[in-house]
Amino acid sequence: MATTNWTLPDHPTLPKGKTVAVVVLDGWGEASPDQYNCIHVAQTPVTDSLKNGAPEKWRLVKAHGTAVGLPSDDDMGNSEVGHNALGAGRIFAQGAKLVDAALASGKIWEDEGFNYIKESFDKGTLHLIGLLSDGGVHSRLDQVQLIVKGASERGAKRIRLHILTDGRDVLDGSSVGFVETIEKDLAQLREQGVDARIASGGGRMYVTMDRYENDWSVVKRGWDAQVLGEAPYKFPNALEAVKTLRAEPKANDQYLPPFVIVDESGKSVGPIVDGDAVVTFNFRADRMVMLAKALEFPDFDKFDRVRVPKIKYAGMLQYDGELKLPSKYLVSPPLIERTSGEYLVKNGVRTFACSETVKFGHVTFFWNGNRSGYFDETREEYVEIPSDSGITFNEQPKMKALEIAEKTRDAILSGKFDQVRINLPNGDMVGHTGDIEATVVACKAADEAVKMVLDAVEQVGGIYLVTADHGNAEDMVKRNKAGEPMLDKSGSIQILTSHTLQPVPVAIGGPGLHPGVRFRSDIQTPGLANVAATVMNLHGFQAPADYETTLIEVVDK
Ligand SMILES: O=C(O)[C@H](O)COP(=O)(O)O
Ligand SMILES: [Mn+2]
Ligand SMILES: [Mn+2]
Repeated sequence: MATTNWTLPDHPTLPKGKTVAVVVLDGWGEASPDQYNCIHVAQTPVTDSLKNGAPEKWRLVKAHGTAVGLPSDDDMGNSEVGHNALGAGRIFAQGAKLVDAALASGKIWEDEGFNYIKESFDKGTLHLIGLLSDGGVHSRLDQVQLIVKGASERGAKRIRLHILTDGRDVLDGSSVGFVETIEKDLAQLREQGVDARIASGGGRMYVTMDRYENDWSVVKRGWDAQVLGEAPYKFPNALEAVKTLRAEPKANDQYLPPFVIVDESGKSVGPIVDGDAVVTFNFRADRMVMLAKALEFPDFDKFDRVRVPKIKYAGMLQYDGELKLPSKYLVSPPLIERTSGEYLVKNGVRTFACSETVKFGHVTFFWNGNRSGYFDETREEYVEIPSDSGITFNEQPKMKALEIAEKTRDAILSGKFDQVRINLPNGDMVGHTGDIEATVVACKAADEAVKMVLDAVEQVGGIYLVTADHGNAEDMVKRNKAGEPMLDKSGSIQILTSHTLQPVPVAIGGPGLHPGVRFRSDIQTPGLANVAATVMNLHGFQAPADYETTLIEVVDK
């Protein structure tokens, strides 16, 4: 492999040494202004005023589908692929696509990961743990179906699924249909003599899928149900479990309590025991890495595991390349190297990155190509503001926006950094709750945070680039093809908790921006990957030749 030349050429016109603030508004797309567009409904004077710069200083870019390495343009964007593209400046085939390809070619069955777990098929049970939906953000139902089928054809005689219900990347209530679909497959397998069942479950936000170590009790609840076979609710089958638990007041798919499926004698049908194989079938890392640690680390002190079964464990992908976690996996993750963060740091750009816990890894780990830690400790500082835990964010829609903004303002004014890079989570995290009123409050809070950052940029004569990773808060209702809100059986609108397919804004400005800089009009459908070269230019550098092209040009003024 050729060694990397890390030296970036100077930009022909743009100077070095300006402080550049890169602000990512999480879940902040552009959509028509109506009552379900929370960004429109909210008072957002600062981000609104950025639009006045269009078309030279404000524009839209694609943040979904093939523009961010997803299988098709029907796939909404998400944080992982969005921040990967923003940071890497190139489009990499992402987890969903890589798993599709490995399944289509059959390579998944040949590779080391599958052959490793297969060793347990003779005597042990194959457990599959993950998010059961067709959201395509963390996992996909059709992939799970193919894994179950493929494993049974290759010798798995006893299969247990540990499902996590979604309602966040898909409509709330859709869990019932997904359980029905997979139950049909499992029933067919049973007819063929394979002992295949769902063994446990729970809502993704309450069971297993925490991220960035915000709340280990979430992972523990899953461990108790999946590994120990213990949960507060016991049912004879998963369909009854999901239907019954959803009938509770205020229940929703995201937060269903943990349950186990029991036999006639009340015994759990599928605890994980010595000699079993386990696959976590999410391809996306952030919400699986904590469980992967619990399953794989011999020394683990985040909660009492009570019993640590000797298993053969593989992830759908490797979730953390630095930690090599898990050590076995079915499909190799995208190899994202030479990210803009690494280039800039190696070219002397002193970098500050900040968000609150729930999005901290987005502007560090995802931004840096799924790599944890610093490139150069002497030039970087990453600050994590602790998020609230144990609440749904519609209860505190302002989240830590103010604290993030204050830390960022201080970092800008300190003069110690050339780049400050932040993520403001409000539009996304509150948008996912489906609470429209709270999401409006959230958008206002994010806008106020942007103001504080832009004011600081103003003070130091710096430059800002404000963008987003994908849509969410700008559309909170499911729509038909004509764009009209859809109603459910009871006549209420169908709330959209998920991300959207909408484009996102990119705005540039600030007193340090060279007066001749403007957005080019010759790039037809730019996407998030075009932002990295743009940011490099704003720091006075040209981007590497294989990066997606910059969004800006400099004209005589
Ligand atoms: O993990 C989540 O919260 C959602 O599935 C996707 O949201 P994100 O991509 O914005 O993190
Ligand atoms: Mn996001
Ligand atoms: Mn989101």
